[in-house]
Amino acid sequence: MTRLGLEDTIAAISTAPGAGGIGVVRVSGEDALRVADAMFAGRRAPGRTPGGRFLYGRVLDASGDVVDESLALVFRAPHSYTGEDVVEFQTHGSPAVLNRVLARALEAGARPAKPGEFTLRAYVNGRLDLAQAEAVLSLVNAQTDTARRQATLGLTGALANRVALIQSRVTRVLAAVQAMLDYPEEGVPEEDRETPLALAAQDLEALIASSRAGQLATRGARLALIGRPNAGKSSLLNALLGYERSIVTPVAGTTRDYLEAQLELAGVPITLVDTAGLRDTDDAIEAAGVRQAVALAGGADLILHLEDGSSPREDAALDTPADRTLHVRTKADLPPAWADAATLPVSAVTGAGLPALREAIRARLLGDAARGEAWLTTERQGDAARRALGHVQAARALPDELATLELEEALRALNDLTGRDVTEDVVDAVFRNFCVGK
Ligand SMILES: Nc1nc2c(c(=O)[nH]1)N(C=O)[C@@H](CNc1ccc(C(=O)N[C@@H](CCC(=O)O)C(=O)O)cc1)CN2
Ligand SMILES: Nc1nc2c(ncn2[C@@H]2O[C@H](COP(=O)(O)OP(=O)(O)OP(=O)(O)O)[C@@H](O)[C@H]2O)c(=O)[nH]1
Ligand SMILES: [Mg+2]
Repeated sequence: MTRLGLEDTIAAISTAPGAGGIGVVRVSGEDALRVADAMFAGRRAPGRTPGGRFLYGRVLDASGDVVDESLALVFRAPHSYTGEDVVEFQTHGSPAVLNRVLARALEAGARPAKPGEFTLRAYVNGRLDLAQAEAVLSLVNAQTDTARRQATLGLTGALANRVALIQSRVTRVLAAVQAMLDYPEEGVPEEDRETPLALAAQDLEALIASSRAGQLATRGARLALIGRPNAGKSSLLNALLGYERSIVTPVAGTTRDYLEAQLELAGVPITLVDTAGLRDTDDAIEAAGVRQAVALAGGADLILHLEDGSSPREDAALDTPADRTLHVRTKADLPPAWADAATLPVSAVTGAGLPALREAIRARLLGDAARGEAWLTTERQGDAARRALGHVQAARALPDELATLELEEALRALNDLTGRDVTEDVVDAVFRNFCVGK
């Protein structure tokens, strides 16, 4: 694992860029205490301080000048976040101070940490599994309380427990089947084979169902408002936001460039996208907007297809995938020109129908998974769970000799989920998404 550079002592600013009351520079690795001794002067040297203590003192320049007043927190391996010796410097939080403190740590022998490298070391040292490391990433990026809660469940092992239960069921069947291979005439009893496998499959299905919700809660969802000119897209965007973000006029073709706005709905960070009304046009600018609208609909997690309920119905403005589309009938405060039970009536003017629309959006995005406990929160975890389910289902349909191979594959996929035996490429891919200092 030398490619991971674990012999090096690493340092980074761990607090967010910009001015803050306090800022943290973190140093981790074999030389952390020596690096700290070289740059910090306090009541005593960090190298002679037991773990779990903090010192008050100053970070000094190479020439002995004071960089800033600082606390130094001393952690001794394995009792630290990374599992290595760690010293944290807590100084005043300006970029000027933090950059100088970091520069001092580098002069004293540390090298700059790569994104996620502290958490990578926690993983390599067995303090976190890969799913927990992903939860740290989700926690750092959490924008809503739901995302925070799911990440915390991942970090504290609630997700790992759900997976461990499935692993124990599969392992039990594998053991029973292997024990019986020498005595084929006996056969494995139902309660040692079909029963636990059916339960494992059920648990995996629930986990997989949570995966889309988990990803949306973590990374957010994009919702595109699509429809003909004057359908009321900009008005509905404003009504959902509760303020006038987008220009509304009676002129068809008001919105040309697309426009994005943020809101939170059922714990999911949502980007609402208002688009140009879809129609054939000779106006080059408007035509560009129309093309953009079609592309935005293609990339959206959910499309709100709006049709004006107060004027005669036209053909759908765009063919959109049924599983990603909600059909909305606008201007429900006006006398209806048509009716269709498959559309949700809303009025941007009176607000009628907005609660039902919000609920429909929630149901489409989160489904039933929103009720379960610990969710899968990354694509990688969802993939591993789907592979495990495939092998469990295959095993259920096969005779004992062949079932063992599928069960072993299922266990491998479950190990991938928690990251027990994954390759370095997978590890690299996970940690690439981190920020420096984490
Ligand atoms: N200043 C600071 N705050 C932070 C972190 C950090 O690294 N530094 N964390 C980083 O994400 C989180 C806390 N995570 C941590 C996890 C374990 C240990 C640790 O030293 N554990 C030892 C000692 C435990 C104890 O004294 O009870 C251990 O487990 O042996 C520290 C931080 C959030 N707040
Ligand atoms: N009565 C009523 N009028 C509405 C409602 N929603 C929109 N309108 C009116 O319909 C017209 C068009 O509304 P917009 O929100 O600009 O429609 P749009 O779909 O964004 O139109 P383009 O940007 O041109 O594609 C405006 O005059 C709005 O005041 C509604 O719920 N009730
Ligand atoms: Mg508009």
